[in-house]
Amino acid sequence: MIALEIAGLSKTYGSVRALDGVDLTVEAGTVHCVLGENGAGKSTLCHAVGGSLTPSAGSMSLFGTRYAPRRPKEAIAAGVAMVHQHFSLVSTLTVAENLRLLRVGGLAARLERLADRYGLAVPLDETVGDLPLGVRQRVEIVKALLREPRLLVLDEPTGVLGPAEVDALLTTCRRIADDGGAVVLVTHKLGEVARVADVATVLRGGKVAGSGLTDLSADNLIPLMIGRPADDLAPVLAGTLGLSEVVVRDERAIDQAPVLSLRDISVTRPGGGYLLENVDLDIAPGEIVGVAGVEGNGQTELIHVLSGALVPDAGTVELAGEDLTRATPARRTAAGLGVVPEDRHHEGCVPELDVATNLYLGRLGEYRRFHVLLDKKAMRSAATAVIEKHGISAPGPAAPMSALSGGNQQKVVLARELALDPLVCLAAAQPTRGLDVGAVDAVLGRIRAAAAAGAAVLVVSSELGELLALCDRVVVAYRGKLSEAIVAAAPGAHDKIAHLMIGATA
Ligand SMILES: Nc1ncnc2c1ncn2[C@@H]1O[C@H](COP(=O)(O)OP(=O)(O)OP(=O)(O)O)[C@@H](O)[C@H]1O
Repeated sequence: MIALEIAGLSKTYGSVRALDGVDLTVEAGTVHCVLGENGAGKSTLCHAVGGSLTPSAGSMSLFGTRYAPRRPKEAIAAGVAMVHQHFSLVSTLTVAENLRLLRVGGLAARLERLADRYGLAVPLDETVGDLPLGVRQRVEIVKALLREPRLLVLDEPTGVLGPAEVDALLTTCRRIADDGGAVVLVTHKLGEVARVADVATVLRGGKVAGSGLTDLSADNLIPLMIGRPADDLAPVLAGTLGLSEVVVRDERAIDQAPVLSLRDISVTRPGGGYLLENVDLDIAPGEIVGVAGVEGNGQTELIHVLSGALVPDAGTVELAGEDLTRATPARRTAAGLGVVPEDRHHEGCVPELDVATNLYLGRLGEYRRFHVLLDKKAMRSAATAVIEKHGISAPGPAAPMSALSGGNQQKVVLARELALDPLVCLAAAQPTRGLDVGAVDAVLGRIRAAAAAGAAVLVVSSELGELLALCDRVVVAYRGKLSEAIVAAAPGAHDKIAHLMIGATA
């Protein structure tokens, strides 16, 4: 039985053809992965199915009935549930309060069923804003499943999940399909595709580049996604994409003195205890240090201490001998400290402002004339060059950030921080989250190049394979403490780190 049939679906924004005559058939009882480069049209497709966007042309049917939702409510009523890239929960309310907003009957019994059948238990009494992103994502998924949808659409749900949570989610997708429903899963992680999908469709530039694909190997899918053979991509990508082979960075001698030093940093938790406890970390010029760990073990706070969003209760942050513990963000930028926050949408950029302004946030002074007027023309022409260099797919430098696809917003934030001159230290949280295969390759290359040019680099990532391929040393965050550094190239490093991540001692 066909769950969802899409025919000739198009969506244009001015001159941008986000979707261009897309046909797609999703069978009931299957998990159907949708793949494609950043800006290929995947989210637009999800929005059309979820009723949050009206297509310019085309038609859909759901389980044999004509389906043209004009708003999300109509999609929900038809049995379609969505999990979008951006969170839809009210962060000041508790999980239970958020779920009660759905007004479904027998909430307690439904929650119990979800916990039993899919292992999806959620902390009902905690305030959403206090939860790590991975747990928030789980609540989003529970919210979507509470109505027992016939079709579940997930737009890149696994980016913020740890390995155990990804496993649980993929199992959930499988079970929904086995129960007769259908799942559309948008992901960049080819490892996940191989594990869970029955069929895949690849979009490229708003068009279908491959449909009904059942050969789900990376070798088959990557060329369709990026429009060129896969063999010129670096093997280091395997870790990020969740493919099985793990490539580890060769050991290098680091002989310079540290340029970034965190000394005895502690951040207390409002209710008692610590978010960060006596953290020491040194990074030398040219060195790449990774922070592994299940999300919510202090990584967010560590990045916030570096960006200045959080002043620690104790300890110091020193960069090239300068005490930056309490410095303003502008001072940090001037000192050469670039920070890519994990929540690019809320902390990394200003969605209402244009791309050029976002690229030069914190350095707008360089484009001020007579201290007041902003020379937008000069800024936009500089921005055009950056957009080209970083392969950012955007209508132009004057387009608002909100018109860019998620992955392209991430590229803007990275490009801005990598462009600091001098770049003494780069601290990047989840730098490849949401990026397509080609962009991951480019970003990992740029991070390595920044280190080769002398920057000290700190990378926080939930992908252990990515950290091992990129980093010289890896520390593990667990309950606010950092472990001893483990040399990525040391024998058994992977298993040792994986153990430390779940709190076992080395
Ligand atoms: N509101 C908008 N105004 C103008 N252009 C838009 C708007 N929303 C999306 N676009 C454009 O539509 C195209 C498709 O975007 P979409 O978000 O669907 O891509 P995607 O495949 O989901 O990418 P990603 O993997 O980065 O999330 C992009 O070129 C994007 O810039």
